[in-house]
Amino acid sequence: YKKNFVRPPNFPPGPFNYPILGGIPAIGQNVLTGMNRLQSQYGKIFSVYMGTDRTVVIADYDLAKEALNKDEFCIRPDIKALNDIRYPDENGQVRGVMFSNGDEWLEVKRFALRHLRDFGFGRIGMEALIWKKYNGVSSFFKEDVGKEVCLNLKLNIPILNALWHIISGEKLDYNDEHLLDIVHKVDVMMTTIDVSSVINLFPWLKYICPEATGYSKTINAYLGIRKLIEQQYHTHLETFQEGHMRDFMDVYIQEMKSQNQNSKSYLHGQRGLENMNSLLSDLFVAGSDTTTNTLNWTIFYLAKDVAKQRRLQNEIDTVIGQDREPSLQDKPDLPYLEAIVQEVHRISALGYLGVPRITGKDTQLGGYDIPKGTRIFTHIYHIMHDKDYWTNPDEFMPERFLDKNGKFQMDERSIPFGIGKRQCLGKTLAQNELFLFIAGLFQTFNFNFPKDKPVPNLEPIPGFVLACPPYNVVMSLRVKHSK
Ligand code: HEM
Repeated sequence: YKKNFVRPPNFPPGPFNYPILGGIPAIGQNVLTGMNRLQSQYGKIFSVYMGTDRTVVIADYDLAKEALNKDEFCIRPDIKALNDIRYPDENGQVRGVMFSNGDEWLEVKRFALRHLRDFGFGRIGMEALIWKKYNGVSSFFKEDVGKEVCLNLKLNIPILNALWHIISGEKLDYNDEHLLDIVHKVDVMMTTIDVSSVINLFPWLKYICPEATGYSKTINAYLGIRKLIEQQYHTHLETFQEGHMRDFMDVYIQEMKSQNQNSKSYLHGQRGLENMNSLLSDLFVAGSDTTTNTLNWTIFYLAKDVAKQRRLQNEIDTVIGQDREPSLQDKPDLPYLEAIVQEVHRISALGYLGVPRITGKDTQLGGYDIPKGTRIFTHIYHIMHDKDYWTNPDEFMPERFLDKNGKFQMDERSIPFGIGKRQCLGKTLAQNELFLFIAGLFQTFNFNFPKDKPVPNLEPIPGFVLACPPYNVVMSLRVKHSK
């Protein structure tokens, strides 16, 4: 009772705790506006009971940097509602990379980072991938030219195709049923359950009303993705050739074979298979809606501000022209594009509360005592919208990331991918994909809101990420002109 309802001594302040509901009434229906309200009331660090979960919210850059670099803040909590699909052991520890911990997390993350680089995350692999993909993307979107269209879900298709290609080596047509099935399942996984969903706050509801809480729908989507992964695994096993690595799945199989005698490795045997399934599902969940929503927000902001869209297109025309496809080597010569990507990350703050962490031992932060087992949210949205630091934080101003000579300059307080050892595994992939996609799309098309209709005023939808609501645009092919 005490742990769940009574604030420990010298604990960060926060709203009243109701029985069972904790601080949920103070947050209200919209988690983002609720957390923003609590921040303005309680300041840099506050506490709120998410149902019965004692939670501290860090809403300050310096405190976040101090905390998230410490080992005791690098642990993920047990997300009971979604444990079932991550092969939990008797201690509630799960497989994969997103919610695993300790040596297992370290081994899986290191392995994934090292090898995903070879199949798309790194410079050369990524370019090859986008070269092949980009031709397809361009004609995929050309069919929409001149029409009033909503691109929200459509953008997910090339993004997931790229991810599937990196993992399985398969090149799917954008209209392939198999691909559309993956897109649908991932959409369900992403949109049905999030950190503030009732099932996450009260996981026991999965036994009482699995349908009404979205539990069954989410689990079925996960199991569907896992089935596809397992099918790929078996096909790869049959055609596997030592020393001839075709994709990430082959490299994983090779690693499992080489760990055959090493039962201490988390990539060994049955546990190795479970880690493969969980890791790849994690990549789908974490790697699709994040990138797609960033693209959606980018198109929205540039359709809203046509002068900025033209400035970007002029930069692309000058550096790349209209006849060749963009390359990652162009990055240093396209500072305005880089500034746009960074500004979209900042203003949209997709990972608005980070991925939850939990303290691994009693610790201190900001003059407060934080006991072991306290959940930690990083208020990434507030840190990137803090009025005390950012000028007009709610305005889309890519120029804030340019120095006086027009060169791109990073700001360490822009933290879309989190901070410390647990920061985003897909940072490089996301940044490279966004750069190449945005360059390619704006090189080929203009994006405008439909004439004679009011410009949409979009409020982000808080879920697993801060999603971009659907809106319509009209695309037109850019007139080709010589440099
Ligand atoms: C715009 C795109 C993206 C954004 C804004 C984003 C943001 C984030 C954030 C805020 C975290 C939590 C970090 C923390 O706890 O401090 C995270 C974790 C993670 N992200 Fe991303 N992400 C993006 C794209 C991707 C992609 C493309 C992938 C992979 C394909 C990916 C895979 C992951 C994984 C596996 C984790 C968990 C890492 C760990 O626990 O060690 N993300 N991401």
